[in-house]
Amino acid sequence: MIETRAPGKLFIAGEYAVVGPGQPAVLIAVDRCITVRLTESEGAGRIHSSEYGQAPVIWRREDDGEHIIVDERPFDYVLSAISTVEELRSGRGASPRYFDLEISSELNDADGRKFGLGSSAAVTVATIAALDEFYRLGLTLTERFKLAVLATIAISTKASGGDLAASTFGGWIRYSSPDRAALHAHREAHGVVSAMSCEQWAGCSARRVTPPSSLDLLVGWTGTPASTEHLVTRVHTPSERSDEASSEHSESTPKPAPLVSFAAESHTLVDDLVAAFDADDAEASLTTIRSVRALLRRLSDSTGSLIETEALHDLCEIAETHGAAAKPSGAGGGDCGIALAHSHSEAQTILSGWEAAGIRPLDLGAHREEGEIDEF
Ligand SMILES: Nc1ncnc2c1ncn2[C@@H]1O[C@H](COP(=O)(O)OP(=O)(O)OP(=O)(O)O)[C@@H](O)[C@H]1O
Ligand SMILES: C[C@@](O)(CCOP(=O)(O)O)CC(=O)O
Repeated sequence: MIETRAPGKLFIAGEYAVVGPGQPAVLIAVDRCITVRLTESEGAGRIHSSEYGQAPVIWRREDDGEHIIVDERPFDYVLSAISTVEELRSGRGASPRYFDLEISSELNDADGRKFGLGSSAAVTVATIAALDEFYRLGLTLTERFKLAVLATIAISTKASGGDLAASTFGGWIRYSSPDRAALHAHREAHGVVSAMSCEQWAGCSARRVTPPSSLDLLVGWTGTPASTEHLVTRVHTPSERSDEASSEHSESTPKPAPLVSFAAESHTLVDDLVAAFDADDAEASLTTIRSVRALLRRLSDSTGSLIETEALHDLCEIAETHGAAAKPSGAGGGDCGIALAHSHSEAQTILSGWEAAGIRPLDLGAHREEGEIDEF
């Protein structure tokens, strides 16, 4: 049996802007994982996961022995990851085989509600790692990351891939995204093998960063799962938004002005944060996190999308009261918020305050760094 694990992630800065090609973000891989266990099978493959309910998803190959088919199941991240690696395997001339997957997750609570820690990315990355081992492809971390991006954008080209980079490389990273629409078009036209090394990866990068050693990362879960896809669509399609906005703003209330400088401001703040990390400057890091929160609030106001919900607002204000800096993580609208706090004692007070306000502290640290990040 082959067993692989891939961690979840949190956005520290740069969310939403990173959806634009070449735009940067800072993320952390967290020490909670999705585990994939792979065993060889015959005639068909079965995928067991609580995500699919009691019965496994059963997959087969088309008559050509290559293409994957499933009955009555929408094409999802796991199936996309399998199809993408299978295309590479075929391109390298290796023979197809059947296998079963058993998937388990630490990225949901006991009731199965997602924490918003990037389960779609972790399941994609762990599936690709399992197949890499199974077919002995000998992929580098960067090649696995690229496959994960190609698999994910076959489902949605909106996804920045920041979660996939954190899940593949581990630790803390500064990430910038490729042009996924162009990448996906390249794959459609030329196949996966060509897409692994095409020029459409320009603008994509990942490098390790280290936060000041005197800061603790605190994570609070609001208990409300949010739809990233839905929020990103709202925020990035202002024309669709204007109708909805008019129903939320009365005739007499002026509509908020669009935030044209959002991407540039976010880019500057990510650069500031990375510079503060590199200089081991805790105060500058906290100041920048506060500015990122303020920028996300302006984005929220200008699009009418609720990023900082009441629970996330409480989470941030409680942390601020005790001298920490805090913000929603990722798309917001629920899921998690993060705080960077000075010391252990300050952290304990914040965690107690969160609990009293109904916010569940998640006991998370950074997942280990997985190895070298090659050039793209
Ligand atoms: N254990 C799992 N087994 C199989 N597929 C999974 C599993 N966990 C997540 N997925 C896939 O990921 C999808 C959830 O992705 P979604 O983006 O909604 O959540 P997330 O990645 O955890 O959260 P966020 O995007 O807020 O970080 C599921 O619909 C499913 O397709
Ligand atoms: C809004 C966005 O920048 C971050 C989404 O973060 P999360 O999946 O809600 O943690 C989208 C993306 O990067 O794909």
